[in-house]
Amino acid sequence: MKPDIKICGLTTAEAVDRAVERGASHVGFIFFGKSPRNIEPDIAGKLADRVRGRAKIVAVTVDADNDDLDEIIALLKPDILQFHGKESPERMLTVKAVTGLPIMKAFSIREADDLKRVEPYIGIADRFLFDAKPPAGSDLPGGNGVTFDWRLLRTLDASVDYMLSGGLNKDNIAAALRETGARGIDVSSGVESAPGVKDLHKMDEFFAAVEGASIREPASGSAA
Ligand SMILES: O=C(O)c1ccccc1N[C@@H]1O[C@H](COP(=O)(O)O)[C@@H](O)[C@H]1O
Repeated sequence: MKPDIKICGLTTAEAVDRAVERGASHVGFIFFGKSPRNIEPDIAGKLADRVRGRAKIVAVTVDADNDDLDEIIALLKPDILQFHGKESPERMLTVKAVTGLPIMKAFSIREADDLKRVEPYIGIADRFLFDAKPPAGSDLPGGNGVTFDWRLLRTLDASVDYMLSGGLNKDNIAAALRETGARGIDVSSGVESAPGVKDLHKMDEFFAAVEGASIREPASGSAA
């Protein structure tokens, strides 16, 4: 089955249009000053208007305060809020109650114990996102183009709905899907020519690789 596909860190009309033309179910905008993909909420809102209703609009924040969230929500009008920082379960409950928006909570994974942090968010987060731990010295909690050991996700209860992210690209996405069976995937730097610069050709190649993987899946699982 074709997974949900989120293209994250979009900053141009061309990239937003191409992502959705090629079949992105989600488009993500980064609101984090240190990121090369950081975008002002009013500009992101205009880009989102191009595809609103055809793809889910995702606002990615990192330990954002209420004022910043209010501004992002007012100007972007996201369908989903992605939290990529150290936001507590209590904070997530409050944000959900106040905004009425679905929440995707990101976790950085390196070893089995990292998945234990998910437990308190079950029943609060509408979806999870599993990303790799940032490399030492990185200013970014995500968007580092680093993978983690996908086999760790095998221990998760099947009811835990998540997007897989971290270093995905055209060369590893088929293996990632085979290994995890993820119902959603999220890519940023794997479809860029330089940090923050989306590459339309790489994006095309990524979608083609997902399509190839999705077509092969039933054949390899078939008993015949
Ligand atoms: O991309 C960023 O700059 C970023 C900044 C702050 C928080 C999250 C960020 N990106 C998230 O990182 C993953 C995937 O990154 P990659 O494919 O390994 O480059 C994705 O969830 C983005 O939302």
